[in-house]
Amino acid sequence: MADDGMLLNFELPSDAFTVQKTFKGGNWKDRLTARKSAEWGRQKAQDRAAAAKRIPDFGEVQSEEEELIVPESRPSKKARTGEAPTLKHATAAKPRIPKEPHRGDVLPKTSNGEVISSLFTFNSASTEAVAKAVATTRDDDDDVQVEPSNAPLSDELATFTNLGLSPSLANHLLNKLGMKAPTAIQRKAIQQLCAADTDAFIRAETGSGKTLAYLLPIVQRIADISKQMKAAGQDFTRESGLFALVLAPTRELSKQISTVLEGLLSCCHWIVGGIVIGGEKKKSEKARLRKGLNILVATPGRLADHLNSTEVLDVSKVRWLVMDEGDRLIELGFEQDIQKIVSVLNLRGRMPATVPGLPERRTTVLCSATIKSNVDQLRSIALKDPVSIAVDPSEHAEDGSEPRDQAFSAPSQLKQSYAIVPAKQRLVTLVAVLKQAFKRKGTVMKCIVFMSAADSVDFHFEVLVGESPAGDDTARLPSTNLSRSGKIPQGNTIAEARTQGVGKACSSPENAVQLFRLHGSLQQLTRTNTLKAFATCSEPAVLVCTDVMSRGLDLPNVDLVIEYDPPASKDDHLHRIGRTARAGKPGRAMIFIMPGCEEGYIDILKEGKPRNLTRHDADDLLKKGFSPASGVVGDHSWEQAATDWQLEVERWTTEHPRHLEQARRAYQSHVRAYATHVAAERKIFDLKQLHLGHLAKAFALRDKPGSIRVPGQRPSSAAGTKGREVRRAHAGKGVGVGAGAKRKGGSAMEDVDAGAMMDEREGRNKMFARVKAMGGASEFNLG
Ligand SMILES: Nc1ncnc2c1ncn2[C@@H]1O[C@H](COP(=O)(O)OP(=O)(O)OP(=O)(O)O)[C@@H](O)[C@H]1O
Repeated sequence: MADDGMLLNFELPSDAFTVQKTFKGGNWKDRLTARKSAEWGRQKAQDRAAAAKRIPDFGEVQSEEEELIVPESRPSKKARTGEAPTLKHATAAKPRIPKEPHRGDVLPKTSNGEVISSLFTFNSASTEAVAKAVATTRDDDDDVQVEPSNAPLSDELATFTNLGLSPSLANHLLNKLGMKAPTAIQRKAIQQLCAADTDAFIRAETGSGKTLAYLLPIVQRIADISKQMKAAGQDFTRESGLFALVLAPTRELSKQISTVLEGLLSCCHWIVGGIVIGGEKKKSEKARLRKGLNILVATPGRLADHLNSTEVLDVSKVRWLVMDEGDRLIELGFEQDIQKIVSVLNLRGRMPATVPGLPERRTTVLCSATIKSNVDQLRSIALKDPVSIAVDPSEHAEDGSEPRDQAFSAPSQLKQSYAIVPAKQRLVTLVAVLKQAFKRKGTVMKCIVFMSAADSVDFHFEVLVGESPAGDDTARLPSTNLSRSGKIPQGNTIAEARTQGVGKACSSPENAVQLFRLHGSLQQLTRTNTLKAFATCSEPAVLVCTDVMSRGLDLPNVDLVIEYDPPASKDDHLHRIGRTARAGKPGRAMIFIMPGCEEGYIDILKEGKPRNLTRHDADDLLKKGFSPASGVVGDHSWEQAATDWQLEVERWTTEHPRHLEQARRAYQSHVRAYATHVAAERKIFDLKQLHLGHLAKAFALRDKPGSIRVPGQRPSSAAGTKGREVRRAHAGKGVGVGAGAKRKGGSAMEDVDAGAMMDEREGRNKMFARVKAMGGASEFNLG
């Protein structure tokens, strides 16, 4: 049945079910084949109609023929001037843009087979009827204020000195870093790790200060060792020994941890920290290691590499090993590197150490907001009888509400919402949400939009910026699209260079919004510069990115996170939305959900018992985003404005080959990524239920799904893609992106290798294998 559905959706000519062709020419075989084909088409149409009636989740399912609406005459094209076409994002109605046809209008197709469907008709209906009736869309501002769960403690006794930190370190935190009191997880972790040498898990919400929760006790304990050495008449120097190792999955996160460490060590300058993450010449890293370091932050691949080849790296005195984002380290396949590191530490750690005050045994700490099942792998490799350091949820249930589930909870003050958006309206609704967010200056400072694939990020960036960087694929760049420094990194292609521009689609006359894009396929230098530019941008800014940005990164002033594409797992969801509402600050997060089976995700959102969970409907969002400021009640001009905008983007896409290819790539990568959800969530994100025709509209495509081809990618009909993705998803039994098995070869892996796969999630296995082959120097790209 499923395959039948796919064939119907993608393979057949659009008139297969309506037009009875008469074949006069050819031999009897041709005529027989033609007749059978026509009969088969009719049969399938009947099957499909019957199947549609059996899918209550999707409400009334219309036939493909009904929902495709073609204007009587194509919108007139702009005169070609030789200039790159630009996307004006105009909201005023233009005479050349056709009015929305009425529901049920069936008009002749254009000669080139393009189809333009209406934004507002034949959309799937929400299945959450009851919830809709009860929870009407509210403004987030109406929500109750909630006590933040990840803020520093207000208890007078909760001071850093009371936890065992020296007055000088506590003063430094207060005076130099502006931290008066510890957070709840810091209180627990500092007390535990300062007093005992047992292995530990640290699990607490995103933005709750876990980095300092493990760094502070380590710095304090090493400061104590230095005191004892001094008392014993020995000098403590950078050559006294490497006492602590911190591992993190990405270079960005490692750099961030190293920066926090440097900030701490400026009050005890005799303790020296360092970092090895690759990307630099190994020679200079070796030179740094030779000089001696007391605390080292590293990515696992690079450290394992140095343990192999850098003799001066003496790990015999390492007494603290921290694995930050421990679950992600396993997800990304660093298990073997970690195994190697731990066995070297075990072997060399047996050598007698002559450092006064050095603990007998090594303490291993695992840290993440979502450490759960896959930690077993790390437990068996590196941990012995670990204690769990977590914040008791009841500590935050002062209002009498039930304690929230520790396994899956976001900061309590984070205002979460979901938007029920039909496939066709996704793009235009995203723009409406951004327009509304940045309507007034100062409401939202920074926003992160998560997408599932690098190609999709690139396409949406171009649409939101609204201008082509290069007419006819030449290298001309309009000055408005240069980076703020006005420079394009040398040696990069245009696509590589342009990671920043003015987001015209979401800017208002009073509020210009800077737009950035980031994903794992960009060059290292571009990534570093873009991240820095977004973090330091003093104007309102939107970052469109993949999950490469979802873990651990602490970017200032992010007040809104939009999950435009669903996360691959609920852990990923938690980390994504955790980029806002950090350290007690407020924040908002919105996830786009399509009507139908995707609405099952609302139950997953509710698992975290969010104190604020609001429902939005696409129409309301579109109305807010596209209504003119002077709009009157009952005015429907927003519908026309949204339609105009959509048609403008479609024309911009179809009229320029580069944009068209980019849109097609984005669409294909999106569909591929859709197949990588964890097994437990595959019923919710069911590829078989995805309406590819409607989805194509969200990529501003007028192609029929079956005819979407991308040069350089494996030639495949959408039906083939869909079938293959379904098989791939099922081949990886129980794993999507969130677990290890699918990453370790087998049929799923072979399938990934077979295609020119630029989709980030699925490509990670492949990339990992590649970087390992290159000497493990590029963990950074694995995101
Ligand atoms: N005691 C404190 N007082 C005030 N701010 C703090 C305190 N501890 C940490 N912070 C700030 O809180 C923010 C989040 O810290 P951190 O990045 O360590 O969180 P995290 O729990 O590791 O988050 P994630 O799970 O997303 O990695 C940082 O900006 C940090 O400077």
